[in-house]
Amino acid sequence: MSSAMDQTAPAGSTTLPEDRPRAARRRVAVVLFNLGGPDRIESVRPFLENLFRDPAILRVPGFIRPWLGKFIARRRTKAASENYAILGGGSPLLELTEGQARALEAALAGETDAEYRCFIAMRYWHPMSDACAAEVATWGAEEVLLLPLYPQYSTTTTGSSLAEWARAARKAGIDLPTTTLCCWHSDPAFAAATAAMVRAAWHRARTELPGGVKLRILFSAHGLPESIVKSGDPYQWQVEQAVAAVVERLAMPELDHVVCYQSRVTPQKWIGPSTEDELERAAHDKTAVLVCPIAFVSEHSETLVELDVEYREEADRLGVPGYFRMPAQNSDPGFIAALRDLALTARAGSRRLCSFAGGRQCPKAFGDCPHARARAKEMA
Ligand SMILES: C=CC1=C(C)c2cc3[nH]c(cc4nc(cc5[nH]c(cc1n2)c(C)c5CCC(=O)O)C(CCC(=O)O)=C4C)c(C)c3C=C
Ligand SMILES: [Fe+2]
Ligand SMILES: [Fe+2]
Repeated sequence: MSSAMDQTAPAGSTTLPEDRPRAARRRVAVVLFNLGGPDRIESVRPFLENLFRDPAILRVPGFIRPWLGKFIARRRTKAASENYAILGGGSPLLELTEGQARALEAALAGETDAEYRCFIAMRYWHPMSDACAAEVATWGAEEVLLLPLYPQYSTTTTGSSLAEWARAARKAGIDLPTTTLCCWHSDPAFAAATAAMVRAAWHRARTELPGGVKLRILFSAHGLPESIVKSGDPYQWQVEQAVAAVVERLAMPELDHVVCYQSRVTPQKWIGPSTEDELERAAHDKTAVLVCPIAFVSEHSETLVELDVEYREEADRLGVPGYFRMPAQNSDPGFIAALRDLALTARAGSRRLCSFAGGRQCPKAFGDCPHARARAKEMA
């Protein structure tokens, strides 16, 4: 069995736009961050140990964390392993992120001023930041663009990943101009691409449903412990903003929709309403549901098992008259085009607003987000 801290080769794409003179173009490493998932059943426990030893996730005094983290990981291993077994023994997240990396590289290949290469840094399973930073250095990057694949900023996801990157980059001796993207939850192109996917899923659902049955959209996001939100984490507010941006673009008058939260994994109070409670309400209202993931841009266990198996079964059991699920973005062309534009505008330092804590707008540039940097420093 591999240990929790094993490092294996990262999976950055190797596509090079050979048709342009390399020397003329600045080498920009685009680092894509995601959470990571176990590659096989034996990796589930060390993956969970990595996750629960993160101070951004387990907010208890440092001296208890290693012990408590191991304890929680051990307790969670069975349930998580059962989920990954349904997926053939591991998470598809890395493969899908590699697909996004290749698609984004292709979308950026036409740029004349820079040569972009995408790298992947997962937070809790390979390839992790240390291996990724080594690859970035070996490639000879002259500039770095950090792009968390989390549309909404949370201290538990983007914040934690950026802090880990800062540590790994220091260790690898990377001291390069760095642009950090965060808080792209309401980016117009991202909202438009997501709205197009919602609309397609809505039409599919409507054609399958009998005429008189009402349909409600459940915008389902990963939950967070309420205490983390109360301590200033902007995630919930940004989820609401993301949904508002998508709904505005849907322009469907009197659309029945709600924001709800899934994937509760600890006994504390988590933000709500929970997706499960919304299934009960839908059953009570004799209304079918279209579940649209709003905080995940790739399929993984929480979409493919929690949404597609567990909640679907629960909906059936409760008598919800129809259950549909919008796919995650993965390498959807509209989504990749939005990421490309985000990367380019961030690099150009365009002054698009970034939104951060509880209802406040970040007065600074959208790209090089001062909040993200401050948080990374705080966590380092
Ligand atoms: C206290 C625990 C957790 C918090 C807070 C949390 C926040 C959070 N997570 C994601 C996205 C993902 N989570 C994934 C897996 C996963 N997350 C937790 C715990 C917390 N997440 C656990 C224990 C696990 C492992 C799976 C399980 O045991 O159920 C994944 C990857 C899963 C995969 O299949 O690869 C993602 C992606 C977000 C967006 C978020 C808060 C904003
Ligand atoms: Fe999670
Ligand atoms: Fe910000």
